[in-house]
Amino acid sequence: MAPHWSHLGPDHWYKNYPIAKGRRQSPIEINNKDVHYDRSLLPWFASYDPGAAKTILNNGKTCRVVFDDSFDRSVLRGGPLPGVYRLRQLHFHWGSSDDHGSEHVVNGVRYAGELHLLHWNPKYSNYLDAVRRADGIAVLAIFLQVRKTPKPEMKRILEEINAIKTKGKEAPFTNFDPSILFPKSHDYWTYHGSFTTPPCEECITWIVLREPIIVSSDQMAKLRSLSKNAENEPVLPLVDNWRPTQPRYFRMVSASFL
Ligand SMILES: NS(=O)(=O)N=C1NCCCN1
Ligand SMILES: [Zn+2]
Repeated sequence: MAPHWSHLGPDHWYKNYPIAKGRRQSPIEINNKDVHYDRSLLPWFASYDPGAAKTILNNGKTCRVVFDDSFDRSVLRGGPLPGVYRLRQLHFHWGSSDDHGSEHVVNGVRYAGELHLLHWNPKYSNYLDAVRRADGIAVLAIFLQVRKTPKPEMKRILEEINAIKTKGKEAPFTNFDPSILFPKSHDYWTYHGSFTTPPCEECITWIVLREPIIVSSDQMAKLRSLSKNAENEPVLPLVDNWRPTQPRYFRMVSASFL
């Protein structure tokens, strides 16, 4: 059963989760005038084992692919990170049309969607412990930009959509290396923020890639064909699962590029 408040919009979350009005909330607007080029920032590297992919599911809020994170099997390292972080899951945010849907906004530009690859710091005993720590989580965020050409690497995920149309549906999803989804450039912005869904814990080192991946309008429509309702409930399209941007306050947004 979804929490009673879950039908209330993002502006109400703070009533149950005061941290949602915190000073380190996400997403944010990334504007060139506020960004600081940090030449000490290292490149980031993902070393993912395709065999770690397990299942794909519709949780009523997004389409999520889950990975085996019982050991350092698929990891993200480098960039702003102090060590390796274990890949736990990836998911998407998208709009009700191609002109919006991303969570982060860059110089006023909203993309059609945003892919999040969520990793946790294994210096903590488990994921639930990591979400309580300022350096517990690292999310690699990649914008989805609509052009005429579909992204063939998205095919695997989108082919499974028909098997997970409604909330609670899950299907096996194996032999998949999500780094095939990456754009050419590894240029990124980084800042400290939070989960963009409740409880909105402020535990995330965000690594937002400058280069979007190109998807087709039909591929976005496939994501929009998901439903937020369970199988035997009235149809509610799963769209606009993005949080509006939050105040940056005194946070530095660093860039790995000039
Ligand atoms: N969009 S986000 O910041 O990754 N937020 C998440 N909240 C719940 C767990 C997974 N991720
Ligand atoms: Zn997300």
